[in-house]
Amino acid sequence: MEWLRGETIGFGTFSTVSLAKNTRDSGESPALMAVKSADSYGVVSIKNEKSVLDSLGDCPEIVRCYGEDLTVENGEEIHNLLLEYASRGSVVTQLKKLGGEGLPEYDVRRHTGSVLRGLRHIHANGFAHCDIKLGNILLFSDGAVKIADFGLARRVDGVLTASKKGVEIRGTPLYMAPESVNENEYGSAADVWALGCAVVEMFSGKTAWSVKEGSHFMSLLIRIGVGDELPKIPELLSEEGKDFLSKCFVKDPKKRWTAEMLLKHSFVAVDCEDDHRRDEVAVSVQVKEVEEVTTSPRGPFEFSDWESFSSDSHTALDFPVERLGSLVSESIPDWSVTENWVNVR
Ligand SMILES: Nc1ncnc2c1ncn2[C@@H]1O[C@H](COP(=O)(O)OP(=O)(O)OP(=O)(O)O)[C@@H](O)[C@H]1O
Repeated sequence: MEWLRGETIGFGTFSTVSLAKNTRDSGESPALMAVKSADSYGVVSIKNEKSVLDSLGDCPEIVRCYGEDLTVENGEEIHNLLLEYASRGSVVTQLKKLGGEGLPEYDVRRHTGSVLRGLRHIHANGFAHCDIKLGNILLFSDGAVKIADFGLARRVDGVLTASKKGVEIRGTPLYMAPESVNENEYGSAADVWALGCAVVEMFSGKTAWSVKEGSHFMSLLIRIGVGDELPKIPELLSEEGKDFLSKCFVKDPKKRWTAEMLLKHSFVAVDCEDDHRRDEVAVSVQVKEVEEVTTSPRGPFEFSDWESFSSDSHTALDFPVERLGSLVSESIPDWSVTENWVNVR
């Protein structure tokens, strides 16, 4: 494929995303694409994303990849991933336009339904996304909503044993699930917890955990991992929405609802009615016993092959407080805005 780099759309931790114009229309890729580019520091993430997207195949709720390309720019090798272009940006872009207000509940329901269908596909194929957040939910001109950024995604089929070594932070701390904080477990259930955090933020315009400006991120991790506190469910959300979130915010990952189960919840039924999607018509909010539903993976899985980019402690720490104590960092993030979070990988 031949293409030309256009204006920059945004920056990730290890990559830059720009517009890409297809200069030789082969019919297989559109005239306009997004290109995610990284130098040698970001190549691992780009290669991982390509490999996961290839394994996942086509899904209407997952951003499409048209291929990869190696270029030399200013004497430096650049790794490029050509992706479907989301002309309406991410949900973060959408929220910014509302100046701190959340989205109408109707939109939140539609977006949530789309993300759930994407997650169901990811989980059914034995992967976890590991970085579900508003910046990774992309909006397209035809109304489609898709999951992007598979740089941290991992294969999770395998044994259910968790690493006890140190603490691995993957993704954004505000979206971390209790089992990720306590046991380094990053499985499909952690994606569901993160989706719950995303739903709160979409609806309220505020992060699911309120944190004081200037506070250390370890105090947040202690709140997530230790004790009974849960993210605050917005009061103005409908009863259906509150019930939906109560199924996402279950501390025990084995008791948390799976993407497959949540797709049957009436909170996301709006998509089925309006778009005549292939999903079954949602049933009312009936609390099915979790044990009865076994379709998609919901338990935590160890990433046995994961090499963390984060500052790991290699001492075995068995208790959450001890484990969290190993996370002492000099950096104090600005807690008030999610985009200022530094991803520690
Ligand atoms: N296919 C795409 N179409 C349009 N915009 C995109 C596309 N992919 C990414 N972007 C935008 O580019 C920016 C950078 O995206 P990228 O996925 O590299 O990083 P990120 O998710 O913002 O951050 P991080 O890498 O730290 O998780 C984001 O603002 C995102 O919304």
